[in-house]
Amino acid sequence: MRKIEAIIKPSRLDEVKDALNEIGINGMTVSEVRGFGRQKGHTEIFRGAEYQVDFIPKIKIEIIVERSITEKVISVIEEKAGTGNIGDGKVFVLPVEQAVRIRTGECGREAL
Ligand SMILES: Nc1ncnc2c1ncn2[C@@H]1O[C@H](COP(=O)(O)OP(=O)(O)OP(=O)(O)O)[C@@H](O)[C@H]1O
Ligand SMILES: [Mg+2]
Repeated sequence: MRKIEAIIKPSRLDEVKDALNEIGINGMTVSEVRGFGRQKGHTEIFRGAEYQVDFIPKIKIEIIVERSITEKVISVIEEKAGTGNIGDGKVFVLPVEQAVRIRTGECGREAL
């Protein structure tokens, strides 16, 4: 299993979520986060306003998937989160040791 962690623009969340539902993703965790990339200190547009602060509001999506669909999920996120502008975000992929569905005790891929 892999964990896909995507930092995206808040305005792209609904489209990304719908597209991930369409390819059969059953669960995800979403958080409001703040961060910066390589333009640190420079302006970025968020909801029509220019931000000149160091940390810009972003959404973090965390999804645990079977290894075999990792590339598919990444390409859906790239397609739906991308606007072509700076600050579109990043995708990080990490190995995952175990998953457990607490209600049933199912483990591994059965728990996803
Ligand atoms: N190396 C990193 N480690 C952790 N989080 C990061 C890293 N780079 C970017 N992020 C997160 O992703 C968000 C979006 O980054 P961003 O898309 O601006 O990256 P970038 O490298 O500046 O690319 P671009 O030139 O397209 O803007 C940041 O606000 C931050 O939350
Ligand atoms: Mg940037």
